[in-house]
Amino acid sequence: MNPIQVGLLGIGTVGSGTFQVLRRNQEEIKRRAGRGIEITMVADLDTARAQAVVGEGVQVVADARAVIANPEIDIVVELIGGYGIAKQLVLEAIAAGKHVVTANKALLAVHGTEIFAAAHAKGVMVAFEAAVAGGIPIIKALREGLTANSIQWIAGIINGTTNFILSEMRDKGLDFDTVLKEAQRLGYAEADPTFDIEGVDAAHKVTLMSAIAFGIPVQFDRAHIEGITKLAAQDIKYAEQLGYRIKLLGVTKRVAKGIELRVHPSLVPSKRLLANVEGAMNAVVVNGDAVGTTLYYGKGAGSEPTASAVIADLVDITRLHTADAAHRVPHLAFHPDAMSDLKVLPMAEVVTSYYLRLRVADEAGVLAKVTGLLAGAGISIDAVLQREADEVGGEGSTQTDLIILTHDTREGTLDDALAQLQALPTVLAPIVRIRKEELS
Ligand SMILES: NC(=O)C1=CN([C@@H]2O[C@H](COP(=O)(O)OP(=O)(O)OC[C@H]3O[C@@H](n4cnc5c(N)ncnc54)[C@H](O)[C@@H]3O)[C@@H](O)[C@H]2O)C=CC1
Ligand SMILES: N[C@@H](CC=O)C(=O)O
Repeated sequence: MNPIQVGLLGIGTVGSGTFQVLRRNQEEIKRRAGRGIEITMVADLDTARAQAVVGEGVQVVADARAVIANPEIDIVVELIGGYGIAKQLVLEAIAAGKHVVTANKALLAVHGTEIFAAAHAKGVMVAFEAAVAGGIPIIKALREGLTANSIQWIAGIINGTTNFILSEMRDKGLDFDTVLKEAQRLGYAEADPTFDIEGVDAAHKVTLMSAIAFGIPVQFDRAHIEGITKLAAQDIKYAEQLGYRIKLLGVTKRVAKGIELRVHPSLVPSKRLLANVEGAMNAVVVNGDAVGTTLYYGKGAGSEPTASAVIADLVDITRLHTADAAHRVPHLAFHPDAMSDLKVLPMAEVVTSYYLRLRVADEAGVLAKVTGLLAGAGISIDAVLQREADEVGGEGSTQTDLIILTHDTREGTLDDALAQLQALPTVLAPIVRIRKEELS
């Protein structure tokens, strides 16, 4: 049988990895897919660089639409990124009856409903294993491996850039900007790195996992998003003293009232595997009612790890494209007419525990006032740590830090209590609040 023909749109970090791995492992991949898979046409704005990557024998063009228009191409791989031209190209490829593979989590998290509906109507596949956690086959695990389960929650380190930044800052004492530049040099960061550091990229990924896990539409606009740019070094230090590490987590949970969908820095107990995931590595913990807790760990970014996931999708499509569309695995795991209308909850309804840091006047009665106010709001305290004033503000300091860990609390209740605490004259700076996930 002739090889299946693939057209690549964009041959940057992930595209070049995809080309190289496919070529290097072509024989083994063919034995698995039952048919050869060949990239025969590539579109990139930088045609000279693209031609240098693929060599002679592969047609390189600047116009991505020429790839879509080529009747020989069976599968279009979109590796350009972003919501602009990439969206148009993916929709045009679907309209032309091509199967699509993409690593573009931003596109699917924001426009997934439209794209999956178009693919369903046309009977083509849109595969996106590389869009979440790079080389880790988490989409396959959620959509197929765990299909027996009622998924209860997912929590993951799903942005390599921010995990790399947090690890390097803690271990090597490097500053934020230096480490971010290194993450960009290594090809981990998005074209716009604010997507990484402000938690947007992780929110794209957890939105996709949430849809697959709970059978709800992709709802990026309902996700709560906080990044790592406001994290202070002393909170990382205090967290360590209390037996925790701070990680940027994507969390989605099924609770009585609906679905939690959130990205924010979180304290994770140091003894948990997730707390020990370092550098650009990713890890996703999934809890299902039948299987219990499972963990998926691996490289979440970079050229060949991400290519590994792109090629897995190419093999899946090669195996399945002749099957009746109704017998393929649904894009979002659940059949489109069997989606759930569970609501994504506002943050005020989220229940979790918290780390609070209050910069207070170092005088008698302050601790009692603060804990009394929390108790009055029904917020139960798990631990309190008070630093020596000298340690916090230098010798003779009249200020100190009060660190409080709470038990589970409704976020809306905590917000009200924090507003009252902030108004106390003895509270001298904005209160720091970081959520805490026990992951058990
Ligand atoms: N870099 C990584 O580690 C990972 C990236 N991704 C996703 O993979 C996608 C690609 O990312 P990278 O390879 O890192 O990006 P990149 O910036 O390295 O490559 C993008 C390529 O697309 C080309 N391009 C831009 N506009 C074009 C157009 N109109 N027509 C044809 N070519 C065009 C650029 O010249 C460039 O070569 C993005 O959606 C990204 O979010 C997903 C997982 C990991
Ligand atoms: N910028 C992303 C790349 C992979 O999705 C990350 O840092 O994880």
